[in-house]
Amino acid sequence: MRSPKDFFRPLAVGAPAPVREVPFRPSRMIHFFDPGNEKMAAKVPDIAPTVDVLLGNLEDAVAADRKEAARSGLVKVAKATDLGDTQLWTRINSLDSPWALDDLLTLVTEIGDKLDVIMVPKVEGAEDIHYVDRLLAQLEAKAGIQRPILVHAILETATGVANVEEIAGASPRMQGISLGPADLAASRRMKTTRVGGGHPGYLVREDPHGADGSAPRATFQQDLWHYTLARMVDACAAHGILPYYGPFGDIKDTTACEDQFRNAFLLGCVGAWSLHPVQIAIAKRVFSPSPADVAWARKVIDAMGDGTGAVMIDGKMQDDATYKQCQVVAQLADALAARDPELRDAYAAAEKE
Ligand SMILES: CC(=O)SCCNC(=O)CCNC(=O)[C@H](O)C(C)(C)COP(=O)(O)OP(=O)(O)OC[C@H]1O[C@@H](n2cnc3c(N)ncnc32)[C@H](O)[C@@H]1OP(=O)(O)O
Ligand SMILES: CC(=O)C(=O)O
Ligand SMILES: [Mg+2]
Repeated sequence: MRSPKDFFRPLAVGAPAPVREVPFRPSRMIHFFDPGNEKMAAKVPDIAPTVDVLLGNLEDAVAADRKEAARSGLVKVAKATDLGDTQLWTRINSLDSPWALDDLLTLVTEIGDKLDVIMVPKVEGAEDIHYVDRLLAQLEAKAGIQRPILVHAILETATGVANVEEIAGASPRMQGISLGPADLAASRRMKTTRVGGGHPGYLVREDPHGADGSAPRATFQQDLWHYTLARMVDACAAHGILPYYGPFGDIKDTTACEDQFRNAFLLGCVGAWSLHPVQIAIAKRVFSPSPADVAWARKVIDAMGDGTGAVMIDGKMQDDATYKQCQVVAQLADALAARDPELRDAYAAAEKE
């Protein structure tokens, strides 16, 4: 571990100074595309204005013989496209793969000034982040990059979950963590073959009831991911970085996708991945607080003055703690409204009601 005194020193001569606070930029959806797939890459100029984050994926879902095409495709897209204020991220290959080193060498030297965040898969502990941290500093110095590229870890191994707190605090570059339910299921030897979401077999059953105990007993499906997600949210919040739900693989089941995303939103996540264009609008809807909730939050904040004491609003007790909860909602709404004029107008209209 670096001494706290040295934590914010650049790790290479000539590298930019690390950030002291993770900038909160709206990232309701991290939209995945395969930059080596010409059809998908051609859609980038149209998709970019509709998403908060565009991510060129180089890892899983890109076939081994297409890895280099994906890497060079991302360089091409980044150089050719003006993304406006949409962030550009990439997911590199895992650190033990034959491609990760070249991913970092090529991307930072060719398009490091355009990349906001590098997502690192299968992070197992702080040592993985430390490796990427130093290498990025060396490459940033070599390429003359002026602002540090941030790092996002995917939580998708049992060891990673066991070490999630140290991963979250491993470097000032740490921007956030996403849940990786598919690899995590495999790593844990779970028996689901789905990418995220629930499972009909993971349930609790109502107690026996009725005259002889034989009445039909309701079952309630439980959330396989609740423990990991909650642990990840706490680790992120404790270290001032951002938690995300990852992918939902049943593209056609938009209802369950929305439910899963909403659980994550309510639990503290700021966004989720969109794997297909149909999931973009779902993430946007879910990870933007509703106009009614924002209006309520502002009403409480106004009524609470300096935030101390207790007041009643519409029969509900408000105090310092609810004031802080309302500030979370109002601050998120302000950040989203600054990026999204439609949302700004909806929030303003709801406040007038
Ligand atoms: C566990 C994990 O690691 S998750 C992360 C890794 N996985 C990914 O990144 C997957 C990304 N998504 C995809 O590859 C695709 O969406 C698939 C394979 C799931 C489905 O693709 P398709 O079978 O082509 O879906 P579909 O036919 O509904 O696509 C409709 C259109 O949207 C396009 N499209 C699909 N996904 C995307 C995307 N992510 N970005 C941009 N365009 C897309 C298709 O090219 C197609 O275009 P067309 O109408 O011009 O032909
Ligand atoms: C997100 C991811 O990579 C996984 O679920 O495995
Ligand atoms: Mg994975």
